Amino acid sequence: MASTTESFIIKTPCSSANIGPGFDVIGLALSMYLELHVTIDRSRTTSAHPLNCRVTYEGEGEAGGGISLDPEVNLLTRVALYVLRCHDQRAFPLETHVHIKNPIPLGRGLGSSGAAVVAGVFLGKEVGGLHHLTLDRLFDFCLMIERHPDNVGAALYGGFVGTYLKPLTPEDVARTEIPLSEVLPAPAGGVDTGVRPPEPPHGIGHHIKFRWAPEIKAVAIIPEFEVPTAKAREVLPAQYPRTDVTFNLQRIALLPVALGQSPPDPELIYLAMQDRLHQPYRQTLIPGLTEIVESMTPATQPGLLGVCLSGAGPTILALATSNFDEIAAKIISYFEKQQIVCSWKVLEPAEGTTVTRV
Ligand SMILES: Nc1ncnc2c1ncn2[C@@H]1O[C@H](COP(=O)(O)OP(=O)(O)O)[C@@H](O)[C@H]1O
Ligand SMILES: N[C@@H](CCOP(=O)(O)O)C(=O)O
Repeated sequence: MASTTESFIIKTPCSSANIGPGFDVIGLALSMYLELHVTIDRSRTTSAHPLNCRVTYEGEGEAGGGISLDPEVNLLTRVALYVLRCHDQRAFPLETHVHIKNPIPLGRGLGSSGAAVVAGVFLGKEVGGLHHLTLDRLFDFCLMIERHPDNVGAALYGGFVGTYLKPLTPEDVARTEIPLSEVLPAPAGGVDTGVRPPEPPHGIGHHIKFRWAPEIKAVAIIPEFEVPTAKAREVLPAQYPRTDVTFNLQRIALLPVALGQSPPDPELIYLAMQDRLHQPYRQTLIPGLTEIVESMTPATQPGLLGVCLSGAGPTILALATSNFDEIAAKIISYFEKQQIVCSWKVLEPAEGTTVTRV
């Protein structure tokens, strides 16, 4: 007899966006994974849970971290509902249990929200049986929620990626129901009135994969305080001096080449990771940032290749080939001067999101 229970695991990597000069362009998937353990019990005919979905959570922010277990409010299930409702499915199948295991620290610049959005679109696809949705189409859905493609692109496709957006057609620009803001209005697609939410335009986001030299590891130094990405974007100016734009353009042309070369050239990578478009402004939210990026060099720190803010911060990402403990200790000592406690991890490039039947 066919089983009435279906189980699968969605595994999505964390990410580090920008890698210095690649603001809203470059992303790197890294080896720390959000997991969704999903069970659908089709023998059930009623559910005691809203929208037929029981959400449970363990991991970062578990105690008092503000992660909602209401499927219409939780970012992950809200995104899945958005995908479902675009396909005329109002709720999860009877009865769905989504257990979230999340080791990715929240609001630290390691792409926790990007991973939640990517895992959420996969969840919508899987529970809805929407097998026609390709990775590229799922990227469109992600971009309706996170408007910058770098961290979701890395979490979706994996590896070291360059991402770019195709300008919307005039017809799509005229679709006033499409939220051109950072996030979908909550709840996703508006209150469930039974009306289909706005579907994403086709082919918004694109990506290209770059080589990554196998010797290079990513040391993430994670301060204990949070910087919401939205807040870290508010401090950025609307316009930039031409010299600063040119400075970044020169470095972004180098970065993928420098990080793909084996053996890595520390001087080239150090130069290629400098930025003038976001890090100088985010210093106001991350005490010690400027001192760290200006004082840590391959000449003073053996094994170091370059250092930057991870995503919108406050995590610092040091790329290195050796001496990870010494490099982390040095960066932690700068934060200690500001009475900020940190943890740290050595991470490696990761593959993109996977779904495994169990
Ligand atoms: N696994 C998750 N489940 C539900 N919500 C999440 C999850 N991960 C992140 N979030 C939401 O995203 C917020 C952090 O997003 P953001 O400020 O963009 O920081 P980050 O740099 O970590 O992506 C969290 O406070 C939480 O509301
Ligand atoms: N390019 C974005 C990336 C934000 O990444 P996150 O991991 O901090 O959410 C930015 O720099 O704002």
